[in-house]
Amino acid sequence: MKEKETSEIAVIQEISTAVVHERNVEELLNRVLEILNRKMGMLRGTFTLLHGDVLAIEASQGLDENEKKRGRYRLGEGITGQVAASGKPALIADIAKDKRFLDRTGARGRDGHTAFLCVPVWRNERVVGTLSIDRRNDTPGVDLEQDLRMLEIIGNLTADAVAVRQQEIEERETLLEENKRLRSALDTTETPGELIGNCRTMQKIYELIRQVAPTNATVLIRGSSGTGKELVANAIRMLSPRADKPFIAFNCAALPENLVESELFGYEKGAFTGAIARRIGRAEAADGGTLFLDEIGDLSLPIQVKLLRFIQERTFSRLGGNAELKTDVRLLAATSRNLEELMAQGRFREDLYYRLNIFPIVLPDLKNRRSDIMLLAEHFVAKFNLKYGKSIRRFSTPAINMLMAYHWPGNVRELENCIERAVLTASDDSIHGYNLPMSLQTAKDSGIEQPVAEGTKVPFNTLVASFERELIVDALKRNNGNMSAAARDLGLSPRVIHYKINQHGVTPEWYKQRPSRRRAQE
Ligand SMILES: Nc1ncnc2c1ncn2[C@@H]1O[C@H](COP(=O)(O)OP(=O)(O)OP(=O)(O)O)[C@@H](O)[C@H]1O
Repeated sequence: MKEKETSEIAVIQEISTAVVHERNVEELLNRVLEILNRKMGMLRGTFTLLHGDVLAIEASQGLDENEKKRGRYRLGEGITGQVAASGKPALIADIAKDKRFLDRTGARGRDGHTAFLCVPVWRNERVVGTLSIDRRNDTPGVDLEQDLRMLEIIGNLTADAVAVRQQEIEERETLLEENKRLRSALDTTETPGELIGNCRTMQKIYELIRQVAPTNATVLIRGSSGTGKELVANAIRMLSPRADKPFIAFNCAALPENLVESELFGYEKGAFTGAIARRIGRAEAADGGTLFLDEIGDLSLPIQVKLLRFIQERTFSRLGGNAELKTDVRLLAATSRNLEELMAQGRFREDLYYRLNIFPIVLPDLKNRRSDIMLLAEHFVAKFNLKYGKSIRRFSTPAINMLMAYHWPGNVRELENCIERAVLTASDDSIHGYNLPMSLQTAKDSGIEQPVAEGTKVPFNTLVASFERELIVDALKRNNGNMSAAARDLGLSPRVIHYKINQHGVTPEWYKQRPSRRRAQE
């Protein structure tokens, strides 16, 4: 037997012994590379593992930690990526002469003496990773083809270990992800997503969001314009297992009817004049993630039919195409329209309505959650302070009265715009009545000092909550933001005022006054 063959058998023997006896997979892969280095004189060796469509270095010889971290390839990218994508080994006799060689780790010099050999690691008819080595190409008696065949044998010997390691890593990642999601779903002290509001109705809505988010159920979010429907959709997505996947929003009312279908389901080249290339629609773009259809009540009847098919079978066709396509999306829909009325008028399909209305979430108008007005207003002041570099710290009493008395037809969006304008126009550290829009000032000037606009019915509890909040805010103002003093003033125990302050989302620091500012307060 030739000397080279004898040494190869010795290498295979040593590696197979390691495979049988080494139980720790990470150690095993490092041992194999160490044997290849010692017995075959390779320069650097690497095992990569495939996760999704990315290959990452799992074990290596001759690379430091930074070089290892840099060694990530997408399927098909560079030589390693091509080997994993095609399942075929690659032999580069001189890396200095091959453009495909990316040297992402940055470990190689281009001296003209280095060859690169890379083989796929197969398990159950699937490539699970790669094994590669660098080797000098000018050593006497070197036979790179034979080395490549040898590397393939070693790849096969270690395939089980590579696959186990891959599975271990994937399981750990899934568990960590699940753990993160469950923690945030259980954390009921925080409001979901970016939603602000403490009132009873919003608390119920948070509960619904936490219940439905982890499932795949279709959710129909209802409420007037500006009540936060898109924020709710976002919160559901953030608490769902699809949090890191695409979130594609589509406003069904924003486009002319004939464009809605192509926007939603895409089109094939030549489907209509101007369709010069195939384009995928929102439903396809959201694959694996969440599709949010806003203003669903504005869809035309023909599109409603297509949407129904999509919801029932998750299949669709691109405009101008016959192929039946599939996409995996979680559907969230929203509307400010009265769907029941549209249905009675024959403008909304009953079957679609029942498909969508599986889990409705109905958002209240702002005028029906008055106890949240100041909480939201303070939140927006903080937001716009940051945006415009201001440091507004409080509202004057008349300004608070005006915000509380107004009926907010544009809901939270109108309040947000109104505070943005007030922050911009405020010239000291307070928002005064005159910083608010005329519509709010008129309500006050015309003597409408009742907390609600005429003609609206506000639940008794909301009125009581709003009055309670005002009493607390007034007491805090009188006592320079001091909670204990305000409690004494109102005849409450410190524990009760603390509870009420949290319940109403009051920030006592807002009501601390510096002496020089006192007169500036109205
Ligand atoms: N509960 C809330 N907390 C904080 N911000 C809110 C809340 N509700 C609404 N907003 C803010 O108000 C604005 C309008 O909200 P959003 O777009 O979600 O409303 P919408 O109901 O989807 O409106 P439309 O029906 O007009 O599309 C946004 O800037 C949003 O950040």
